[in-house]
Amino acid sequence: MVVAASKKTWTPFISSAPGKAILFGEHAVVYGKPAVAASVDMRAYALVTPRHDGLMHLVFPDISVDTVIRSSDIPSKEQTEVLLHPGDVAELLPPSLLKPEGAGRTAVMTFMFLCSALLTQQHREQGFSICVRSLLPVGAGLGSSAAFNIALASALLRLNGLVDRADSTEERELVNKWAFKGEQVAHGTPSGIDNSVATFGGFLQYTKGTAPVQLGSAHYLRVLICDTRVPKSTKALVAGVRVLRDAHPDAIDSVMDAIGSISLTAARMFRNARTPADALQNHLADAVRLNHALLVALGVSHPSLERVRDVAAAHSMPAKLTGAGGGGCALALIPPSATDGDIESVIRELSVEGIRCYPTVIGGCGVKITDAIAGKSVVAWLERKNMTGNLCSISNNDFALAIARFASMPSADFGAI
Ligand SMILES: Nc1ncnc2c1ncn2[C@@H]1O[C@H](COP(=O)(O)OP(=O)(O)O)[C@@H](O)[C@H]1O
Ligand SMILES: C[C@@](O)(CCOP(=O)(O)O)CC(=O)O
Repeated sequence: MVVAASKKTWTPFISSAPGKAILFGEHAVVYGKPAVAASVDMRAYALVTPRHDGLMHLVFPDISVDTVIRSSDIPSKEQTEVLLHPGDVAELLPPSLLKPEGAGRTAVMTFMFLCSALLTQQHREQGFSICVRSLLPVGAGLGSSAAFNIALASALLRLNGLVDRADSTEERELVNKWAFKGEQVAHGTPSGIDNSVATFGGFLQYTKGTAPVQLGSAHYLRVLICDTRVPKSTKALVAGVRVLRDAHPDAIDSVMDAIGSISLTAARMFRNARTPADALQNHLADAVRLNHALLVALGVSHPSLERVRDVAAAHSMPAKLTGAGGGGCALALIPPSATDGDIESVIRELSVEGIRCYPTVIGGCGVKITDAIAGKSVVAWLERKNMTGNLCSISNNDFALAIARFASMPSADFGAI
């Protein structure tokens, strides 16, 4: 099963993981109701290439990180094992590596924690370069953090030989466990839902305090993710709903019950691999409209989200806010009858107002490790693209297209990589 660890030499590979979106049940989940989340096939990709100078070269262009780390900077396994919380790794790092508060600091801390726990002596001595590119907007509630952590954790597990292609349940559970620790470094006390959806892919039902339930990945839906780019505070929005509930407990509890039953019915349909695609699509269209209306009743929508809903609805695409609301992202279902022209019209109309739309699919595959693309090794692919060892010189979209073209697949199937 496992190859990399025992080998003295190894060849470049790419690990990748998708983002996530809450499909149904945000806010109600805080009150113990079920929610349904799905993988969003906009992925983070980590390209890992060997070095022979004992240095780890971290290149995260999306967040302007380009740092060289010596193996002596990495805390020992014994040191991080005794930390009360993975986030305390900061105490063990040389001050020169601790960047100012922000995305770069979090990403480097996560890398150091995971290296400390997972990197073998051989790989510390040899060194490697890791370049992460992501098609997910950072900090927009689409799980860019979990996708990054999974790409990182699976890459390091592959290096030390505990994971090969990350395609078995056993391997995925291991990746999920370590990605969750990465999430703890970044977020303190995450629920674990983002990393679970992104590791396993497909659809997942979750209820506070219980283990997430995999709903399988038999269904694959086209959606338009619309990032309003209006900043939001999940904490403030959750607190606002709490105030409303305190004032109107019966009414708000009824809203929460209604949202919970929308999630449950959708979960049942996703779980059944034989649910016909058109029945699923029709049911989800109503469920999306209903769930959004109930979120409006909770006071968590925003004019920008209503604008997405109106423009998408005018092109027969039902839309709802996803996540906490108050800005952030909305998700519009693209029915099979929608033409490319319909999709482009929605994207164009919304882009004029500063809203960025990403056509993608939900329910696609989770973590993946690729060392061959369309039958050719990653090395051959890099050589052909004239970018050996360096994924950083091209834009994210060009990167996506380069892989998709090389693999001769439509970008909608990009998740296959
Ligand atoms: N492309 C990327 N490259 C490096 N780090 C990333 C990337 N995307 C996300 N991250 C990490 O995840 C963090 C974003 O987490 P968060 O604000 O919770 O956003 P999201 O809601 O998208 O998960 C960043 O601060 C960074 O540490
Ligand atoms: C509103 C809520 O249900 C989801 C928040 O989602 P996000 O922070 O927008 O990814 C809060 C929660 O579940 O903790």
